[in-house]
Amino acid sequence: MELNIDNATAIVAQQQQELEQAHQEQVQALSAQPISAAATSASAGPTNGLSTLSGAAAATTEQKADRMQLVDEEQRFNDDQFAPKLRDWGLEDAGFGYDLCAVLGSQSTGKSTLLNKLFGTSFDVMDEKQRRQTTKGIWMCRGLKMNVLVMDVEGTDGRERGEDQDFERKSALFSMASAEVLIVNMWEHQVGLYQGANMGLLKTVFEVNLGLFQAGKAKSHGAKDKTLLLFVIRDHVGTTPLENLQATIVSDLNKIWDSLSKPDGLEASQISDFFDFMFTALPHKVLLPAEFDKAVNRLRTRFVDPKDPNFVFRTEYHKRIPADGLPHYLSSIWEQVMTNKDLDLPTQQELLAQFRCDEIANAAFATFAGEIKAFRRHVESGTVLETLGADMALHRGTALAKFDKDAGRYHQEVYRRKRTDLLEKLNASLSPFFLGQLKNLHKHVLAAFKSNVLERMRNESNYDFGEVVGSEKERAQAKFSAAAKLVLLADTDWTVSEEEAQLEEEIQSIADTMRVEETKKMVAQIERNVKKGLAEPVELALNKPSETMWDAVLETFRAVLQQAESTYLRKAKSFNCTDDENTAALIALRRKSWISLRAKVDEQTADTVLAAKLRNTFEDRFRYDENGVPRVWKPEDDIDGAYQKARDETLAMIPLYSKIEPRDDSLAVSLPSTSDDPASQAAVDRGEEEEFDFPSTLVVFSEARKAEIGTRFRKEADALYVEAKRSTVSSIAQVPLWMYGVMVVLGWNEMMAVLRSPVYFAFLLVCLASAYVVWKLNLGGPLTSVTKAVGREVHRLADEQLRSHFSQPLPRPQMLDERYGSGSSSSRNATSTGAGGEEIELEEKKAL
Ligand SMILES: Nc1nc2c(ncn2[C@@H]2O[C@H](COP(=O)(O)OP(=O)(O)OP(=O)(O)O)[C@@H](O)[C@H]2O)c(=O)[nH]1
Repeated sequence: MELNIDNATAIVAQQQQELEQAHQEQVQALSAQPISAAATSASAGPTNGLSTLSGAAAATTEQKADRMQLVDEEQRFNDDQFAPKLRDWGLEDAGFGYDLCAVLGSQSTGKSTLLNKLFGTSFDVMDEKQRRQTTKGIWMCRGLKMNVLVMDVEGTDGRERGEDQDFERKSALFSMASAEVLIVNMWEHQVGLYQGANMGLLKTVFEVNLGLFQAGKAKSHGAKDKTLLLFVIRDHVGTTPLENLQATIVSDLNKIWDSLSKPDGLEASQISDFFDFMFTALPHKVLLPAEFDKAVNRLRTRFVDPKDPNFVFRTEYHKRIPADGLPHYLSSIWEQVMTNKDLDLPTQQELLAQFRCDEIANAAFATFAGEIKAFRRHVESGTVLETLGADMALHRGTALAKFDKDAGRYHQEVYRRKRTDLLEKLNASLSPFFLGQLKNLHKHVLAAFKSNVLERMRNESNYDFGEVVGSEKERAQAKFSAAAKLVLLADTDWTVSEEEAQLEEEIQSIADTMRVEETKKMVAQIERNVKKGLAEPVELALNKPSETMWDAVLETFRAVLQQAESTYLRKAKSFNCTDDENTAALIALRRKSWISLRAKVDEQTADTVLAAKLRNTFEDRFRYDENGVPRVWKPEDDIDGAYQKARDETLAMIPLYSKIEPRDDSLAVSLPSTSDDPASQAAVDRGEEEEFDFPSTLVVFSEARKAEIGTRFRKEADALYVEAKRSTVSSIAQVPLWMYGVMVVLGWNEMMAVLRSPVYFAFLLVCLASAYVVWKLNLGGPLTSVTKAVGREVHRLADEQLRSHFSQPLPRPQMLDERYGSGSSSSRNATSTGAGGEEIELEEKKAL
């Protein structure tokens, strides 16, 4: 659909074709529509219907096109009416499919008559009786049923204008500049005359024409616009053959040409370089009307039949002004004529082309702007329009095609320039959509990249981070480039390389962030493994305090750390971590591993845990002998000595726990503190990292705590010592063996009594059987609790009874007297005087 600037040659060729085609269409239109049967029968011309216009003069006014005055008597160009009239005539959209001819000649030489007969126009014809000028100014009319614009020009050498040759020159120049075919009308008897044959006027026209060509040649590189001069000799009697008249005229014209003052570079030019000539003669209209009509009909074929060897509207004569630009073109030519400027046609054509190309471009752009409005909403909403590129190309192509179609006929250089301007304008309008689409695409691709990487990391159990990121990055970039290419229109200076670079940068930045996260995750996993790896061996080592306790711990630490580091380095390879990142991560890993170890050590040296360890150590030494057999203390044993030894040995263990200090120096661990490294210190200052002071981490607990632990342990050890002592006493306080012999001797009778008595024996058996059942069914516990509960209940009841019994009121005195006798009563009375008597009284009242 798009037309390229470079194919201007094709456009010119197309224009030629259009011109040819337009003429063909005219012929076909005329052939298809004969005006009247009478006219056809009167025709002596070709049988293709071209002669039908012989009756045009007789045709009704309605059939004829309206004429209009193009330039009035006051030399004013009728700007207002021309364009509408052109539209009325149906020629506005004719493009190059029209022709323009004008007539030139002395006044009242039958010009209007001839035009009306040739083209079916409606120009005024002079009234025979009055014999005065009828055509004033310049008139224009469309040929009947033909795409020919005919100009009837005011006659030269008129009585009315007298000496004033101004208008006839102007109108002649105007006709020459605009018409393809200029009919020069003259009486036969004027041939050979200078003024009568308008030779003076033609000389002026030729001179201006040369000036015109001089300017034109400079601009159009030697291109020549030829004009056809068709000499029509009226009232040809036939005495002098046409050839002779023609020779006279040609000779006169050559003479005029030779006498011209030619501009530089055209001194040697011939008249035939710029003009073609044709000659025809018409019989006397009044004396030989039939012959006159026949001759006119024959002449018409030259205007309407392209196959006619003398066809006048040949393509080379066409001025290449599209019909819609004609009003502006003719108006500006007239203005040039009026202002006496040189008729610089190429300039005029350029001006016209600029004017029209602007108009056409604006119209095409307005339609285009309306069509692309819809894109804005989509692009601004963040959507990626799949078809945006194709749609933009389509709308731009449509606008350009419209412009090419209408403006391609105008001045090629201007057309190309204006086309470039339009293309730039179209591209500028589409550019925001292109950029918006890229922005949206960028966003979508980034989001897709991130989610794809995360999804693969979630779904693939053994993923290689580097591979996942690499392949997804490649995919995202390929997707972006492919989609960006779709919106990248030809004939623009748009590029996507910047956006591609930016996308790559952002993908890399996301990948880096993800890698940092992933590294953190990996390091956390490694740290967990370190913790796990340290836990048991460290616990075991610390449970057995010894001089080499820390050697075992640090050996384990080294092994675990080595394992962790190699795991990190192996995984870091697939993460594409930089050396700096690896170094920093390894430092962090060592620190964290050490902190984990310290945490485990702290856990194992917490007050209660350490106390238990010390107690165990003490007990191992105090309660068990060298063979690990528990000791049973006998009075003769040296409990004090054993206690002191075990206690002192255990106390000596406390300093071992207080500092991480291996016996073997090669096992000692040394890590850099944060204060050693400025970067780490800066991170600590920013609060991103915790302060790490390695030497301080070697101290497990302080001297004060050491003393406190020692004191606490001593107390526990003392308690164990006392316990041991007690166990010795209890073993001493045991029942001696002979007591059992005494018991058997003393209880022999009772035992025999039970064994011999069936009742007692049966009761004993029942008791034994019950005991067996209880033991067998493991009912000892429940039975004990039941017994206890019953005991408690009995105890409670007994308690209640006793309490209620002892809380009874004291008996009254007389009752006491009765119970204890009067002697005692008197004695009681003797002792209970004063307050005692009152108390009894109070008790009695309470009882009542
Ligand atoms: N003798 C003769 N008279 C003609 C011929 N054609 C037209 N006339 C007559 O000449 C007179 C003038 O004709 P117009 O057609 O008005 O002539 P014109 O050249 O258009 O006149 P202006 O427009 O006034 O310059 C009319 O009366 C016509 O009838 C012709 O071929 N021979």
